[in-house]
Amino acid sequence: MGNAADAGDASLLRLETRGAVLTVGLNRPAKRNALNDGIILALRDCFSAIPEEIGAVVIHGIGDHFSSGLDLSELTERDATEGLVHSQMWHRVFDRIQYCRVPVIAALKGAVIGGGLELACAAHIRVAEPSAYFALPEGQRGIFVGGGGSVRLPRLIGVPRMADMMLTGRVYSATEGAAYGFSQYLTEADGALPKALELAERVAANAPLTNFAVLQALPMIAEANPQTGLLMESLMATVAQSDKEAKKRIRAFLDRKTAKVKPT
Ligand SMILES: COc1cc(/C=C/C(=O)SCCNC(=O)CCNC(=O)[C@H](O)C(C)(C)COP(=O)(O)OP(=O)(O)OC[C@H]2O[C@@H](n3cnc4c(N)ncnc43)[C@H](O)[C@@H]2OP(=O)(O)O)ccc1O
Repeated sequence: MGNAADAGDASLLRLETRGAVLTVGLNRPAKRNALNDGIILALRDCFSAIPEEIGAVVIHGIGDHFSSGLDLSELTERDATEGLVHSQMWHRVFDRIQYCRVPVIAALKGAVIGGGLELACAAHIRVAEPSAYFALPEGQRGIFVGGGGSVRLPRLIGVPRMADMMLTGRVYSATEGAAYGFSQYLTEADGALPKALELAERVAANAPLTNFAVLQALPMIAEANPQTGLLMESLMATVAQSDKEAKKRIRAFLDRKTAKVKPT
């Protein structure tokens, strides 16, 4: 089993840089992008070294699917102690994604199953096309989610729906995923990656401190008691507005040198 000292298999990710956007393609299409140790550790390596010039990341699947989840062939010989180490390794890697310096957008198509769904949960924005379908077949395999899904997914869709997914193993459609709050965007056919790239360019152009506040402070503020949350909000707002980048952007608006807010 992969451990902290191992390097990931870089060939299992296809990395491309377009301007300030890094695209990370899960590159194991023959296995429907099943997540083995090599790919998980490659994600760790990738998200540990996001280059300075990158302002957003798009993660997607090469081939017809996002990911079929945990590579089940790695599970057959694992004992309980190894299982705990493995699950905690996934937690650390997916935390790196959730607490990434820059926004991470998941472009979803085809199977988004089990650990693949858990990976998508660690992203900040999920964009799905109609072919995307979501399932947690862990119950059918006699296991439980191990990649942070029981923490992240109920915060998106609620405990009752997650319990339904886990108990029934039912496949949820892309439409249901959007209706239940999992995906923020539902596109036309083949539209997930283009839409994710468009959104990535947009968020990469934000002031870095705004993105920092949204990624790092907002989740904590939302979970804090109201008094603590309001104080944290005031502190974050004060830091952001004091930054020279905010002054520059506000001045540009007042001088009519930047776009107005208009419906797109
Ligand atoms: C417990 O501690 C954990 C757990 C976890 C996370 C757990 C999970 O993710 S559970 C969910 C596991 N995933 C599945 O059960 C899905 C299985 N796959 C499928 O149902 C289908 O393959 C498909 C995704 C619907 C695609 O179907 P199709 O296009 O017809 O392709 P196939 O012919 O079925 O597959 C092609 C090829 O890929 C292999 N493969 C597909 N999925 C997996 C997989 N998940 N693991 C291993 N291999 C897979 C399939 O066997 C075929 O191989 P061939 O050699 O026969 O070509 C997390 C962390 C913990 O600690």
